[in-house]
Amino acid sequence: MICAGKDTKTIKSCYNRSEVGGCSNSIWFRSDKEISMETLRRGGEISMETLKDKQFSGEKAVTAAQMKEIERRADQAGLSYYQMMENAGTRASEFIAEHHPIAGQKVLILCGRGNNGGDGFVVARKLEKLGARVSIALLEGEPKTPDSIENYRLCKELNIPFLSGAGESDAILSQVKTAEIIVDGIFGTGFHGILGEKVRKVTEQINISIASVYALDMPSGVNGDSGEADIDSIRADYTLSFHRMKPAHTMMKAIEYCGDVVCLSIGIEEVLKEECH
Ligand SMILES: NC(=O)C1=CN([C@@H]2O[C@H](COP(=O)(O)OP(=O)(O)OC[C@H]3O[C@@H](n4cnc5c(N)ncnc54)[C@H](OP(=O)(O)O)[C@@H]3O)[C@@H](O)[C@H]2O)[C@H](O)CC1
Ligand SMILES: [K+]
Repeated sequence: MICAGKDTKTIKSCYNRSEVGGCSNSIWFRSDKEISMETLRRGGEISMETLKDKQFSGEKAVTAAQMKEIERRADQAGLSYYQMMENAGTRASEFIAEHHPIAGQKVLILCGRGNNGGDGFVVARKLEKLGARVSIALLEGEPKTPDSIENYRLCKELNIPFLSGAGESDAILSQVKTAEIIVDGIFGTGFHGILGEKVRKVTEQINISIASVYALDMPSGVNGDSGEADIDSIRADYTLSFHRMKPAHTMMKAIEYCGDVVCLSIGIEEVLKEECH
């Protein structure tokens, strides 16, 4: 396990999950808690120290194209795309469960149509198993990638309740208001442009909600490569980045949406003999 910046003052804490029995090679670049929970998420000032943290930790960030290539090589080396999604959702749910008493908690998982949504379905399955009261909102309609379709099917098999962005927007908004934990699997590294109006209504509500917000890979609305962020991008308490940091996690224009950025291993370094960061 290599822990980048462990001896660097600008990284305030660096969390090695292997030490607490989780997956190996997970790095936690944690900004000041008060700043991330209250100020960053609600769009206030960002301290220079926080910026330095993020800039340092992003030295080895990978772009969406580089990530796709890494995934392709991992798949060829025997770690299937399906397994990478399973690992991503599993690691994310473990991280969330380490931060909350999960049993009985009201959890809303927002899923888009791509693989980011697929990760969201895996998180839904795992948190449901831990006793959470999970609902899933399909904000962009039914999933369209093979692995997310399969995980959608598994969630249906478990009778996890679904809400559709098409006809149940009011129900989704009211769930956002009462959820204790929100997981953002709307868009990940595949996002470009700006948020559509229906999704924007939901993200606006999330950004004034009392829930703890976990973004999978990227806060939805932020372009992972350029850091360009829709003004109503999700303001996460934590962004759980898979395998490596992404460039936006290090950029001033995007970090106010990211909260604390955590890099979670999804098993790639084991098949490609790489480190997580
Ligand atoms: N190793 C890994 O990092 C792994 C990553 N995983 C997860 O997969 C996502 C990337 O998945 P991908 O399917 O490529 O992309 P997204 O899920 O982020 O979203 C793609 C869909 O979103 C549409 N889109 C894009 N921008 C907009 C917009 N402004 N409004 C509406 N819809 C939008 C896009 O449409 P296109 O027309 O562009 O095709 C797609 O439909 C990664 O972030 C990880 O979370 C794997 O699960 C595991 C390995
Ligand atoms: K996301």
